[in-house]
Amino acid sequence: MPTTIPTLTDLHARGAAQQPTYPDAAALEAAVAELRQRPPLVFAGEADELKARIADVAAGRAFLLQAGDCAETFGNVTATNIRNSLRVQLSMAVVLQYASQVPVVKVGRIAGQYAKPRSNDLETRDGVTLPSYRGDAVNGLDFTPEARVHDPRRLLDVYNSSAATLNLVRAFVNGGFADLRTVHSWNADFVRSSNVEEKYTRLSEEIERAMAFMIACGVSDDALRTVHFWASHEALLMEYEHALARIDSRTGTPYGTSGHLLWVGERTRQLDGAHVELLASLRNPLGIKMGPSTTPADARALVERLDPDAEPGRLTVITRMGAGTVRDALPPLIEAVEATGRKVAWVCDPMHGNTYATERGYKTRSFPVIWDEVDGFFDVHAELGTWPGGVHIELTGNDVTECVGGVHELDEADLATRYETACDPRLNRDQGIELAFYLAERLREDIARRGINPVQAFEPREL
Ligand SMILES: O=C[C@H](O)[C@H](O)COP(=O)(O)O
Ligand SMILES: C=C(OP(=O)(O)O)C(=O)O
Ligand SMILES: [Mn+2]
Repeated sequence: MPTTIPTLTDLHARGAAQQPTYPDAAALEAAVAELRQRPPLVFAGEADELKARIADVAAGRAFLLQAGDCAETFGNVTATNIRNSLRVQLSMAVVLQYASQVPVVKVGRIAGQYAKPRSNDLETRDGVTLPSYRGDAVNGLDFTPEARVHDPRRLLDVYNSSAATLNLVRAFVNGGFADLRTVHSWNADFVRSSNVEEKYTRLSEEIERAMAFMIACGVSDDALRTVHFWASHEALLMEYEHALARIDSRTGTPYGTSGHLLWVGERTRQLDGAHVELLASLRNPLGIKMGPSTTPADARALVERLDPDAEPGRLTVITRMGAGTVRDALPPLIEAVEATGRKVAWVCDPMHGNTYATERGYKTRSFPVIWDEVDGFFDVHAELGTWPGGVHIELTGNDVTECVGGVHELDEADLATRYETACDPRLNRDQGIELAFYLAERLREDIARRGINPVQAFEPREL
């Protein structure tokens, strides 16, 4: 069990990948010193609770829905934006939970997802070359030399924006906004106003009846009114994550207090790298992204390094293989991890392996291809007898046009209409709910095929 946090100097000595290059060392020191004084954003006990929920996912007793922006921006910390994001995620969770009858653990890419690893350090437009945008945590999106300077004071803005976001999320989920009856009414609106298949309308009507049944049974108002919703982000920036790594007063052990679940990205998961070293020292539930270049030996070494005690709920492995690759590349990784005796939560990110640029230069993803990767992920787990634990999706609750396909059949020409992402293309609200209907159906079939009876298999838990 970890007991100490490595020093920032030790971490940098490992040549941390994807870090900002700050021109002003004194400004950086001042920002970090201030951050170290700030209270934690989450409580270690909450991270423990999430770990227990993820242990359910790993054991095949729950499904993880992890979703949100590719890159949060300071400008989007508004009530409307946060409400819309929560709304689509809760809508998706209800559809999934009803149709599959599997408890859904809800984790947002939210309240900290402000730093981005990039393929290139530089961006060129019309012959002008500037540093790439690395997320609002590091620099500004505007294509000007001033905006693109790496500014350490932004780390304090990340803290403040995350605190404001978490505050509203907590108020929403505890204050009645997440009431099952309200969430259901949003889904009912979706099926009424969209041209979806008849079976989805039927599903929505069934949910209505199920709720009426629960109310008639006397299910408590509290159970209908509140949900748990957790915050997660990629732990990318050493200075920020280190400043918020704290010793938990209850146990005397280190936790990352910038979010409940922290993950290491595809570009920063080097076994001896700074990111793995820092996360190994924290007791939070952790995610590891794995792309198609991951070897079974890499997978094995990473899970052993980040989870030496084989602790239930510690690890979520988020695979992002690409639709054309998942069926071949995923089985050896699952076998390698299973051979260590660990039960991890296997989660499919069908976004990052399926990005392409249109002729007009928009980064996009196609809904049918996204679905194909999820379907392939389910196929592989069905074949191996392992549990398809969840999905990891980039989405927004707004009506953007960033991914093609889906219920409104967006095509490449539509992308210009409302292309708002600061980094990768996200599913919009209707595409998100549509994905939930697809997932629900696939999960329901799988559960039936595995002979699982939800009434006996799943524990009633406060979710
Ligand atoms: O969100 C993930 C990465 O930061 C993103 O996909 C990188 O995109 P890029 O290849 O445009 O740098
Ligand atoms: C950077 C991301 O993904 P990956 O590390 O899988 O490329 C992301 O999730 O936005
Ligand atoms: Mn992304």
